[in-house]
Amino acid sequence: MLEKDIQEVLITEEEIRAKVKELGATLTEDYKDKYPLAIGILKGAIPFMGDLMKEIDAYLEIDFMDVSSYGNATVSSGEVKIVKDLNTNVEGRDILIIEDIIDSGKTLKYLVDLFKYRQANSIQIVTLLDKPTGRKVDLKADYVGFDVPDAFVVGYGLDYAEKYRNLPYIGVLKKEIYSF
Ligand SMILES: O=P(O)(O)OC[C@H]1O[C@H](OP(=O)(O)OP(=O)(O)O)[C@H](O)[C@@H]1O
Ligand SMILES: Nc1nc2[nH]cnc2c(=O)[nH]1
Ligand SMILES: [Mg+2]
Repeated sequence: MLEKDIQEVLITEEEIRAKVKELGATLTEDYKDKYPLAIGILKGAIPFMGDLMKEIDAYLEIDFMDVSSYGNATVSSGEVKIVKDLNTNVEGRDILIIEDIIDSGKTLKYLVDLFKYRQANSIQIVTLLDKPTGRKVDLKADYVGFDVPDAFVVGYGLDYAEKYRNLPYIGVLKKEIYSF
């Protein structure tokens, strides 16, 4: 049903699964002596966070923050809004920010500055996808699954106008679906 709207699959379900296992093993090693707080950024990070946390064998806690700067558009408004804040105090904590994608970098820059201000002990960024060509601010992730080309991608948490988050792979929609 959704597949008819897809022009090209960029990253398959199997490739995502293998990468999530690999990232989980690395994070297990890096965080085995810590009590990290993984912060999933809603809504896009939901599938990645759900799969990744099961691969991290450490005393992990989770929380979520909902920030939004895109609305229904495919270009960042540049204004990051907090829709839902954390329930956890991050002071002194070792934080892992879990994201689906870094594009302009504005969402993560805002969050890193916020968690620094709130006096986290350490802040590391884990992102499934990185789109280096989209970058508008200086920001690098510490753990990256895949680089993606300069296209608006959907699936595995990533939406177009709130749809397609439930696709199990990452792809690009047919031109006629996008209204830009
Ligand atoms: O690097 P940036 O240009 O800031 O873009 C990345 C952000 O954009 C998307 O979120 P969005 O604001 O669309 O919210 P959503 O996760 O609910 O779709 C994505 O999940 C990242 O959080
Ligand atoms: N769905 C989706 N959301 C984004 N937010 C920032 N870049 C993207 C993208 O390529 N796809
Ligand atoms: Mg979105």
